[in-house]
This record gives sequence, C-alpha cells and structure tokens, in this order.
Amino acid sequence: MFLGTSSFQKGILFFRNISKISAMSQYHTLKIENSKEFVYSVQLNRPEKANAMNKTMWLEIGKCFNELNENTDCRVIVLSANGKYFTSGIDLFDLMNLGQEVANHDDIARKSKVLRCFIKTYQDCLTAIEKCDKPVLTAIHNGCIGGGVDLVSAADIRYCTDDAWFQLKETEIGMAADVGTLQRMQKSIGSMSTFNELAFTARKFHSKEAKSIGFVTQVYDTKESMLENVMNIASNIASKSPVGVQMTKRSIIYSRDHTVQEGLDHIADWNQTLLQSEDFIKASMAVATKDKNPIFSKL
Ligand SMILES: CCC/C=C/C=C/C(=O)SCCNC(=O)CCNC(=O)[C@H](O)C(C)(C)COP(=O)(O)OP(=O)(O)OC[C@H]1O[C@@H](n2cnc3c(N)ncnc32)[C@H](O)[C@@H]1OP(=O)(O)O
Repeated sequence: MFLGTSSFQKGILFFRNISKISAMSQYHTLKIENSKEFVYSVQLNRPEKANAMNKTMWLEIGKCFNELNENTDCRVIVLSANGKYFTSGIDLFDLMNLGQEVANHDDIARKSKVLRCFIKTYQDCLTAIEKCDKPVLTAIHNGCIGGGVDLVSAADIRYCTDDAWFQLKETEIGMAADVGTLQRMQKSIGSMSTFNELAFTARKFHSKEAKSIGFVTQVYDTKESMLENVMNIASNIASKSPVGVQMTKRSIIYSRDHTVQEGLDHIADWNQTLLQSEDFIKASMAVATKDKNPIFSKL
C-alpha cells in the first residue's frame, strides 16, 4: 500500500518535472514559438523601437537561452527579429539611465563597481547563447547594429537578407565593444585586417561583404525565403542525434579556445562515454539500413 502510494507520487513528480522542462516562461521583448518538431524560434520583439536592446531584452535573452538549453523539446534554435530592423543595438535611453545610476556615487571605486556589474551581466546574457548546447542559427534582415553584432557573433550560424547591413558602431559612440564582438567575430571571419578596419572605423558593411568575409553563410533575396530556408536547415539538424549535435557544438567551441591537443583530449574524454549512448547505435544502424528517419529520445 505504502509502496504503491509512493510509486504513484513519484510518477506524478516525474510528469510534473517533464512539463516544467518543456514549459517556457513569459517574455516581454522576445516572441518564442515551437515552430517545427524540435525547432524553436526566438524573435526579438520590440519592433516599435527598432528592436533596441533594453535591459529587459538583455536579461530575457540570457534567461531564454538558459531555458532552451534545459528544454528537451528543443534541439535547434532560430533567432530572428520582427519589424523593420533586426536590431538598432543597445537602448540608448537605457544607457542614459545607467549614467544617472553611476552619477549617484561620488567615489570612483563605487562608480566602477556599478559599471563592472552592468558589463558582466550583459556579457553573461549573450554568452548564454554560446553555452546553450543547442545550435543557434540567426536570420538577420536590414540593420544589425552595435550590440546586435555582439548578439549574432555568439550564434553558431548566421544567414542574412540581401538588404542586411552590419555596423560595429561602438567606437562611434565613444566606447570599445565589450560584450563579445571583439572576442568572437574576429575568430569567425577570414581576415584580421578586415576585422580591425570594421572595428576601428565603425563603417557599415552590407550583406555581400558579410558573405565574402565569411561572417554569414548565405544571403537570401527576401526575409520570407530566408526564414523558410533557415527553418529547413534547422529541421535537418534537429533530425540528427541530439547527442551527436550537442557534443559537436561543445567540442567546436572548446576547440576554438584551446590548443589542438587540448581539443582532442576534451573530445576523447567525452566520447569515451557518449559512444556508449543509444544514439550512436541507432544512428549507425539507420545509416547501415538506409533508414532515413531514425527516432532519437529527447535530450
Ligand atoms: C555592456 C553593454 C555594452 C553594449 C554596447 C552596445 C553598443 C551599441 O549597441 S552601439 C549602437 C547604438 N545604436 C545606435 O546608435 C542606433 C541608433 N538608431 C538609429 O540609428 C536609427 O534609429 C535607426 C537607423 C536604427 C532607424 O532609423 P529610422 O529613422 O528608420 O527610425 P527611428 O525613428 O530613428 O527609430 C524608430 C524608433 O526606435 C527608437 N530607437 C531606435 N534605435 C534606438 C536605440 N538604439 N535606443 C533606443 N531607441 C531607439 C527611436 O527612438 C524611435 O522611437 P520613437 O521616437 O519613440 O518612435
């Protein structure tokens, strides 16, 4: 009797936990949809302010990617934006409010502490994209300015429309970019010299140049055709073993930041376990038997 009750309670708890994992929080500046099986769409959603990244948006980006990392219904994320612009970068009115908060302190150490906390918090919000084990594909249209470049630099694959343009605008507003562009974008394009020019001059660069320097993978004529194609690419990735895909993302990022030998050791340490996963057997069998739709458990 007691045993029966406790098993029942365990069952209820199990299902409660599952539904907790899949349910997403409410967001004010992001629109989140489960667009296709195992594919989530995250849209910047402050179109009336050109998707300027205010404090709420920064914090919600961090929270959302942390949540999607834990969500076993999510295997791939497509990040896009609603409205005329992808994003106009950091909300300049928010920056003025921050200036006010800093001004409330007289002492340089206290002022500095407020600023450091602000920078580190915003850095962590974008790093959540990189720490999310699920591949993040960005679909960029029209203007992608300042903080927007930091944002898309943290993603795994970038696509854009023909009308897209980018601007590392920070030097123009009297600062050095501090939330990831200088660290990540330089590693994702072919030429350090070109990257330096873009960062120092803050000149706009358009879709064709973005493609030619390797910052984006593909340029599409319209936003509609971009989203359709990117969703199909996302579905393709989502059909693969989640063990294989998520570990591949981790290994790519780890290897980017370490020596070749460290990268090799890292993947050997993980694969000594993951090669024993059911996914490896299922996927190998599917290839051997020409089964095009192997079913993988949630991860
Ligand atoms: C620790 C964190 C560090 C992060 C650093 C990040 C740095 C950066 O992001 S630097 C880049 C800052 N952004 C800019 O300088 C862009 C400023 N905006 C523009 O140049 C234009 O608005 C834009 C070209 C994007 C669009 O021009 P358009 O004429 O088509 O529209 P507007 O009427 O100008 O804008 C529409 C409404 O959106 C508001 N808005 C636009 N950008 C911002 C912004 N960055 N911050 C706050 N609000 C913005 C604009 O005020 C309009 O609102 P309303 O007047 O209420 O209609």
